[in-house]
Order: sequence, then structure tokens, then C-alpha cells
Amino acid sequence: MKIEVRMLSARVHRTPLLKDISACVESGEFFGLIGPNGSGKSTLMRCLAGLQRPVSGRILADGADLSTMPARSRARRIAFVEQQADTTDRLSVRDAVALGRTPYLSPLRGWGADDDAAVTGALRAVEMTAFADRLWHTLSGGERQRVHIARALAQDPDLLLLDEPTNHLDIRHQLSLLALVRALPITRVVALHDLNQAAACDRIGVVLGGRLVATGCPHEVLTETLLADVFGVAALRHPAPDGSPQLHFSHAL
Ligand SMILES: Nc1ncnc2c1ncn2[C@@H]1O[C@H](COP(=O)(O)OP(=O)(O)OP(=O)(O)O)[C@@H](O)[C@H]1O
Repeated sequence: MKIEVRMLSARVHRTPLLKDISACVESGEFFGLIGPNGSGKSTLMRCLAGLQRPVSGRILADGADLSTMPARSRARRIAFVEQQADTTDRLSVRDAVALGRTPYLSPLRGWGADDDAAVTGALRAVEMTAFADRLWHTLSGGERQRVHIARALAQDPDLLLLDEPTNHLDIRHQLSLLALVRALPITRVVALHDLNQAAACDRIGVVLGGRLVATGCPHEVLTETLLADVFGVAALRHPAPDGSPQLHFSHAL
């Protein structure tokens, strides 16, 4: 799914949260959103998910206005894992992931073998197969995070929105999750705080004070000057073996 954001502004009550954001994410692109705390990344993700209505501007999904997309079709095509995702208690892990198939079910189309396969595949992808029968509320924070991502994968979306997906995850699961997300053939927009992880994205957008202040390839965007100006940190940049920028942070400015 190709996403075009045109002059998007959002606010809560009278407080402006996003101001005149314009950006384009190509179909199949892995786009990272970075920015300091409170800069507006989650608000932008909520707008992209259709959960927050902008006060002005438009979001086009494959050329069609997102606000006119029927809710069911949006639920099939766009999966969103929020930062503080929660799930009702007393649900097994498998049932929590099965919720991702809800947009495909109807009185005419009950649960089928392909739904089972989608849930099984999603659990396997996040290495949670062994937890399938556990109750969701007994899981650790990182395990819950992986279940939420499995639910989004089971949804089989065209656009995957992940808000800080590596939060709570140990380093191995951070790396395996990012490798999994990187390999997906769909459009992905991922908010990340770890700038070295963001360096693995195809392109990055930098949000500051509700504005998109830079977009481009990681090696264009993640300069020492930008890191000082936007994040207030002193950093040294070296090329990683694969050519992507690798950042070493020394102190807050
Ligand atoms: N309902 C609300 N009422 C008032 N202010 C809000 C509301 N929701 C968000 N904000 C403010 O909007 C700003 C942007 O919030 P947002 O969650 O989008 O930032 P973020 O970049 O995702 O931050 P973080 O990196 O800390 O997750 C913050 O200053 C936040 O306090």
C-alpha cells in the first residue's frame, strides 16, 4: 500500500500535535519514524491507522482518501500495534492472535483452515508457538509485545504500523523481530527510539515539535549535526560493515 500524507495537522482540544506534515511512503517500503519524546510520532501513527482524525490535510492509501475507506476494509488492510497495546484478560495467546482474523469473518464466512494457518504462522514468526495455550495476562511484557505483533501479522495487512515494537524485548528478540519486519514484503511504518535500529530502514522521517523536519535515507538523515540539533546528543558516526551508519553516543548536550 502506498501512503501519501498531505499537509496533515492534528490537535487535541486546542493543543496542536501535528503541523503540516507531508510525506510519501512507497508500496513495500520500510519507513522509520524517529524523534524525541513527545514529538508526535504516535499521533502520526494513529492518524495513519485511521484512529485519529486530522483537523486538516489528507491521507491517501493507494490514492484513495483514508477517511472514506470502509472500516472493514481498513481493518483488513492496516494493522497497528500501539505502544501501550492491551488485550482483554482471560484470553489465551492463540485466541488473542486469532483476533487478527476478525475482519475476515462474517456470517457467510466462518473460521476456516486458512485462518488457523495464519494464526499458526504468526505465532511461529514471533517464536510464541510454545505459549499458544497460556493465558495472555500471565505473559511478561516482552512476550505480550510479541503476541500483539503476531496478531498484527495474522491480520495479513498491506500496511503494518508498529509503535516502538522493540520496547520490552531482550536484544535477541529485538534483532529477530526487526529482521522479521525488514523481510515482510508489505509497507511498514515503524516508530523507533533506537537510532541504530532506525538505520536499517529504507528511509527515515524525523519528527520534532509536531513537524516532519527531515526525510531521507538513513545515511543522509542520521548526521552528527541532526543528532545534536534534534536529539540534543553528541554522537560519532562510523560506517557499519554493510555500509549503513553506526552511531556511538557520548553525552547529552
Ligand atoms: N490527549 C492528549 N491531550 C493532550 N496532549 C496530548 C494528548 N495526546 C498526546 N498529547 C501530547 O502530544 C505530544 C505528542 O505525543 P505523541 O505520543 O504523539 O509523541 P511521541 O513522539 O510518540 O512520544 P514518545 O516518544 O514519548 O512516545 C506530546 O507532548 C503529548 O503529551
